[in-house]
Amino acid sequence: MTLPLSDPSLLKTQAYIDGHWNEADSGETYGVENPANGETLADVARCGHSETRRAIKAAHSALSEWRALTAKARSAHLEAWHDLMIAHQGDLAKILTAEQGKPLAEAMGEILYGASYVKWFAEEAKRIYGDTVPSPSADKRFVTIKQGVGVVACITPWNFPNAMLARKIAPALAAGCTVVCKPANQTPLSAFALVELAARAGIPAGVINIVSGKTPEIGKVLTSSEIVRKLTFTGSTAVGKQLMSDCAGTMKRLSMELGGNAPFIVFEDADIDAAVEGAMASKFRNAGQTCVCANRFLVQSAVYDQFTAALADATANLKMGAGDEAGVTIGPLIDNRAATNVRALIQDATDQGATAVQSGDSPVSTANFVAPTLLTGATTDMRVFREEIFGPVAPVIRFETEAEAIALANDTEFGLAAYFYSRDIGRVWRVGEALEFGMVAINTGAMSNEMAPFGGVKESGQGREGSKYGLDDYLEIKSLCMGGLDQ
Ligand SMILES: NC(=O)c1ccc[n+]([C@@H]2O[C@H](COP(=O)([O-])OP(=O)(O)OC[C@H]3O[C@@H](n4cnc5c(N)ncnc54)[C@H](O)[C@@H]3O)[C@@H](O)[C@H]2O)c1
Ligand SMILES: O=C[C@H](O)CS(=O)(=O)O
Repeated sequence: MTLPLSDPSLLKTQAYIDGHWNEADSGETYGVENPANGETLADVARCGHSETRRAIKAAHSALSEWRALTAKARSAHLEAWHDLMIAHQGDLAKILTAEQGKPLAEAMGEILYGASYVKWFAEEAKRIYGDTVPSPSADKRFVTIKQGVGVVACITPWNFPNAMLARKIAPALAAGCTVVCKPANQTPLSAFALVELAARAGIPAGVINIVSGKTPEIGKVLTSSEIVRKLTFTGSTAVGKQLMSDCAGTMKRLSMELGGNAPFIVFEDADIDAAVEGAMASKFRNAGQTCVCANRFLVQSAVYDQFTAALADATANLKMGAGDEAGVTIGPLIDNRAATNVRALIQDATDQGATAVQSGDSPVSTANFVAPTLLTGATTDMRVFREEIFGPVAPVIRFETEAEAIALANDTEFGLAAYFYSRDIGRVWRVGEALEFGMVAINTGAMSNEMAPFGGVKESGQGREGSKYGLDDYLEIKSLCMGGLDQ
């Protein structure tokens, strides 16, 4: 299948190792499908052990020269990469929508979001400061310097195939590291195109390497390699735990951006119209397939009916279809397994007494589509209260008191994002401080940006991406002690 690209050479299907695009050593390929219609978009190199080892070797060989560049020189490479991402935004978005399914307007936004991290870390690269330490003795002087950790493995998910990878490569390169990347097999084309633009930006061979295919084999080589000094992972908590364990043998630095179960609390003093607007922004972006999507709506009794009715009306305006169709706001889920799981969550809730209010266009026949669904009368006994839904389904649960809302919100092993609406300043501070989440949005449904720290607590992960903290995960602090000053 050919995509209508202005620059067709952006559609890469091979591994990128040491500055060259390569077929898999075995010649094997796997098909990448359009989730909206099941058509095969491309056949991609199915790599494994040998290609991954070569990629690690290439990253290691390129490390000394890359880290020896001045911060300003590394920054200039990142700026050039950012500019090419912007110049090719349309093609990158078309590739993304084709393989991931999100509406083109959202894909266009994701490209700008990914580019914003590259721009941010082009700037932060020049602000990696050390310290001078007050000396404890007259004959010694102490300073600290910060150096890149070395070769970094980056493993990313399918839901934001451009931005999640840019959010890792950019700080790694800014810190003077080199990378070996493994995108999700559902969405490798966006990652390949991103890396192609990095090459065109003049980032030297071996600094960025990317393989895809035999996931367990690639993972085993990356996690067991002594050359790989850090793993940064974005994906499910279950896989994150496995990878943490696999990395223990070589004591790698770890950054984990994992699953979520976001509460969306509406207090009786909320602006209901604003709360509905925020709910729509948080719940239905990427057809509900984001780690920070509202997963549980907790609504105070006095406004439960008003909020639920308004949310149902707003949801009815969503238009479901293929992401490249004009006006579509809800695309397909990533694959049939995902859609089947979401339908099972709806069934579990209705079996236990919830009412499913489906809206938007009539469900499209293709197996990967799930119509936007409100679940009124939801309870904490239902799977949707405990599990990350990852689909356009909004369970609405009633509560009576502020203390009950906080207890319900925190009743999860996850701790990524939380949302609440209130116009009481005392409540805003009490609830904001009491919620056990890495990111709390107050009176808004959209908080993600490159300048604020992104990350979770509990089983949603560790480390932060973006912000002034985003480089810390890629740096080691070295203490230098100069003695003999009294001679
Ligand atoms: N916290 C965040 O910033 C964030 C962002 C996006 C997605 N997510 C989470 O990611 C999940 C959805 O993404 P997904 O389905 O791609 O997650 P996933 O965990 O199934 O896969 C994520 C990546 O890990 C790879 N992987 C899986 N097993 C591996 C192994 N043994 N060795 C090496 N790599 C392996 C996959 O191929 C993919 O590239 C959701 O839970 C979502 O909440 C979190
Ligand atoms: O799904 C995970 C992404 O990090 C969501 S966001 O686009 O960064 O908000």
